[in-house]
Amino acid sequence: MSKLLNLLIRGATVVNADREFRADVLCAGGKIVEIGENLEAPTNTRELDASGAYLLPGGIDPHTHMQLPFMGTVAVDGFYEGTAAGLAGGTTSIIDFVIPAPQEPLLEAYHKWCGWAQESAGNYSFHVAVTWWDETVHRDMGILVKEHGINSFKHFMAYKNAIMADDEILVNSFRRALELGAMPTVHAENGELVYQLQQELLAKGITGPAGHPLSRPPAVEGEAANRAIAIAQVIGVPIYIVHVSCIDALNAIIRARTAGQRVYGEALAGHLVTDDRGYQDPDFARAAAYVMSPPFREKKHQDALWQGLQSGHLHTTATDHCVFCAGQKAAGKDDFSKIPNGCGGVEERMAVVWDAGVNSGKLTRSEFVRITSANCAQIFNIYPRKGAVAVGSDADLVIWDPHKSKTLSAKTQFSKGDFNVFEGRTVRGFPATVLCNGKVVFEDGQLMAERGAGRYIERAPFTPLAAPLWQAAAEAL
Ligand SMILES: NC(=O)NCCC(=O)O
Ligand SMILES: [Zn+2]
Ligand SMILES: [Zn+2]
Repeated sequence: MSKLLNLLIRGATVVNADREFRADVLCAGGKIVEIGENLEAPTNTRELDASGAYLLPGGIDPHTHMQLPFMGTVAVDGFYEGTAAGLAGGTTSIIDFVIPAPQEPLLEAYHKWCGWAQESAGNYSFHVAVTWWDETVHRDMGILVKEHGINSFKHFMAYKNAIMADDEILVNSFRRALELGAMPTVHAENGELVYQLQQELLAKGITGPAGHPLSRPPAVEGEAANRAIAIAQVIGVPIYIVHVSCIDALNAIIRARTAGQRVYGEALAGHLVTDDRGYQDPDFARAAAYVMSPPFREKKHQDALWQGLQSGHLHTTATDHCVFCAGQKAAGKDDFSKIPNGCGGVEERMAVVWDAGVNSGKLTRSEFVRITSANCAQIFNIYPRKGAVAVGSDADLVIWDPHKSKTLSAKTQFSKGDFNVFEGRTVRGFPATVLCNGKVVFEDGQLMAERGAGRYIERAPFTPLAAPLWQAAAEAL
């Protein structure tokens, strides 16, 4: 299909974060150029009939790990496979993570990840992890924000003896983030507790995947969430907690938000609908396939996460897409702490959240748009270029068929993974057509992803969402 072809989407019900309305939408040059009733088609325009369907902003997954080198291996979905799988599910942009090894210069790691990500079929951006600290890290954070469009920094409070950030790193990095107008984000688990619980369980002979959730109980996550939030409060910086999986961490967020603190929370599609029974599977490969951190939890935590999304205390849905196959997971055959942590989901997130959220009556369609794209775009300051169907926005769009059913399975997924944590789940509501940068990339089940067609999304600092904090910091200077 020619890059110059305009697209006119006819008769859709446009769903934005604030409202729904019937309109035609004209896309040209990768942007939305006109929205209105009965639009005239310019020459060289393909018309798409979307009557009976919803037109949504393309999904943004704020948490993926394509091609991640981790725990002695590398995630099998690279940037092409992972973003292509995302396109097939209506996710047109991802925010992945640059994760420097301790002592590795941040800029070197950033450029390495940029090289890998050139393969992307969908749009992409990066959070950069701060895994160690000295003056060069302080300097490089500034260069990343001012010259490379980075406005968020990640801190792993878990993974001791690897990439764990201790309190000294957290405090230094959060201070620097405030100066730069960047968002600190955390993986909230107390890494020391996890480490010691792992050793205790192994010493008792609990070596299989069932040991994984036992080594990472909800209190471990709650402690870290509370600590990170307290550090952010003292420093006066906003904070975003990734993959909130349990009541304990959610309560930390609710407490802080109720007290007026600017705290944002992310829920994973997997944590919302998959419980912890998989760890008891007697087949090692199947049980190990569920090993990710934080682990899947019992149902009461899922109920709480949905309530967090409904009440507005949780803001985004993500996947933590980080795919390891059975051969890789086998590294932990005799020691669950060595099973590479990670599961897929980038392809299923939109449908799973729609089906379990909108079809069940928990969420409105506009709330669905908020938690699958608009809130993420606002928090990470790319709104309304992304996350909205509006004139001037990028033509990343999903024509959503609310009647289309699909049974999710590893056998039919585009991801290279050999397992699917949603296996056998039938969802109603699925993309009919997906546009990325104004081009049709998925239509009637056919994926037309193009290697390298994805664009890097630069993100400016000082998201307006946290304006009072940036202003207070400027006044204190
Ligand atoms: N989540 C997970 O288990 N693997 C990826 C790294 C992380 O996000 O902690
Ligand atoms: Zn994590
Ligand atoms: Zn992650």
